[in-house]
Amino acid sequence: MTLRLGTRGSALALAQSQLVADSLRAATGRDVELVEIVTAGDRSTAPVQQLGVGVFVSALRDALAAKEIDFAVHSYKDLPTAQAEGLLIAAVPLREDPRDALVASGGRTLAELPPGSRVGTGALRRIAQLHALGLQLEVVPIRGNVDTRLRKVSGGELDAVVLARAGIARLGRTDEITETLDPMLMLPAPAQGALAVECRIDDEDLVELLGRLDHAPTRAAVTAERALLATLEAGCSAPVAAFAEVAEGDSGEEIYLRGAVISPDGTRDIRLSRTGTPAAAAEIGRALAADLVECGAETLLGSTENEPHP
Ligand SMILES: NCc1[nH]cc(CCC(=O)O)c1CC(=O)O
Repeated sequence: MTLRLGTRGSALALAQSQLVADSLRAATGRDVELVEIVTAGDRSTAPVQQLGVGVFVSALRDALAAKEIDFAVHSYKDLPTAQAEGLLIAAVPLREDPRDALVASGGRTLAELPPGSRVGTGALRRIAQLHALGLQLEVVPIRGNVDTRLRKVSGGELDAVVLARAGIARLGRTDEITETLDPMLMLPAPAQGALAVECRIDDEDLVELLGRLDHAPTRAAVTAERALLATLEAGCSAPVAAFAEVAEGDSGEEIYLRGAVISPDGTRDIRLSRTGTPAAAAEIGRALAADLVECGAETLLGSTENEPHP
């Protein structure tokens, strides 16, 4: 029987779904058909901060619960931290490059942008970190799909935009990137570059099939990053960054988690890290969140809640 993969209709969602469909076919020999689901988020032009990112996800989850589709592929960083009832993340495939990328006119890097340059980005996390660089950049809030954002540079409306490298890569447009931003300067969003493959928890055969696409180090990294986010209860548009790397250490596999909470104007910037074993990924995320709170992160998170989005 052909498996039905529910997907949003954006170029990025289709590329991500196609990628998972192809690897599932290769790993299991099963046929997969893409079923397009239109979400309220796709229909609206309101800022994502007003809509709540949940709108992009809930239509897919409703279709799963109604058995109109068998599984769905999400950008993991767009998922709320609470797991949906009756559903399961059956696979977290190998992550794309999780870093952010700059696309600037004239092939320029961040350091080459003169003071007053207009740099577009939507995420509060990126806005805050751009301000924290102290380069006198004018940060312009933008939204829209990857293509729309890139066109603001090629059309001359903005000097540069900052986007997830993974999204650009999945659309085959990495040649337009002028600088891949070092996480030292721009720590990525929790789970950036990772996909979540979700199905019904009671669909046991499918849980097993999809599980073959799971990449354990990616799952451990994302688990740590999202545990940090969940503990800070920040929601996905808050200025919280987290990035975990899994590598072979002296005593087996080690996870190295970095986290940051930044005030929207960039004047307060708390960065900390922790290490441990991948098996303790969630604990490490929670512990680092507690460390950040200890250093005053809560006052930064609290202060953004009452301010209008810039
Ligand atoms: N919030 C939108 C979104 N969700 C996932 C990606 C890119 C792919 C990824 O981060 O996994 C993007 C675009 C962006 O942040 O530039």
